[in-house]
Amino acid sequence: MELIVRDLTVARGGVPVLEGLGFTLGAGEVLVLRGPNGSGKTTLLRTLAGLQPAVAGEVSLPPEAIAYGAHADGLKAQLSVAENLAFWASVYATGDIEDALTRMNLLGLRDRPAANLSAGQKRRLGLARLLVTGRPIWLLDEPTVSLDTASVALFASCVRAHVAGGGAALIATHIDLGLEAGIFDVTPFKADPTRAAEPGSFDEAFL
Ligand SMILES: Nc1ncnc2c1ncn2[C@@H]1O[C@H](COP(=O)(O)OP(=O)(O)OP(=O)(O)O)[C@@H](O)[C@H]1O
Repeated sequence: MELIVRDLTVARGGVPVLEGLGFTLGAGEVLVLRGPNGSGKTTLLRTLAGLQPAVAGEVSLPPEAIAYGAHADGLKAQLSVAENLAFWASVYATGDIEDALTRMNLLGLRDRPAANLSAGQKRRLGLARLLVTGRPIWLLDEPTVSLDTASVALFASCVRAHVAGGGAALIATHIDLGLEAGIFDVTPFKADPTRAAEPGSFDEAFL
């Protein structure tokens, strides 16, 4: 399954951030998203994930093909690690959470409420969620924040297995994950912010 993006313009708060952007992410590929702080990487990922509309352009796959791992881990604090994952597995109608617990080294934490996890443990649980989505395209925004070296390696091995199985990943990261990956730098696509982002002048608070 291939993600093809053509002539895409994305905006934040009604202001165009990136324009005329395009790339292809093929099955089995990892693409690392690069660009300075504030250049629009998160905005691009949010748009591809269907959390906000594009101003212009084409995206070949619907948001239903995509699993988005945002800055926030999206955990329910009162639920245990296993309950959080089971919740997501039911949302995505996939079944088994044991594989995800094992692969993100969460078996020993399965009954702990998410509220009582350390920052790195929360992040591991947030990433384990990707494994239960069953979706082919992973979009990841700074996935290794709070992770120690061993957990970064664990995460990288999950991405490696995902792409070896025909999946693909677009990852905004400033660190070297040790993966065989292409680089997509958004810098050349910086938009002219003085242009109005019609018809994307929406209020993000309602999305
Ligand atoms: N909620 C918002 N409303 C309006 N503008 C925003 C909002 N969030 C971010 N922006 C602005 O949109 C632009 C792009 O931000 P974005 O978060 O996409 O950049 P980024 O490349 O992911 O940055 P970083 O590397 O710092 O995470 C920035 O100028 C930012 O200040």
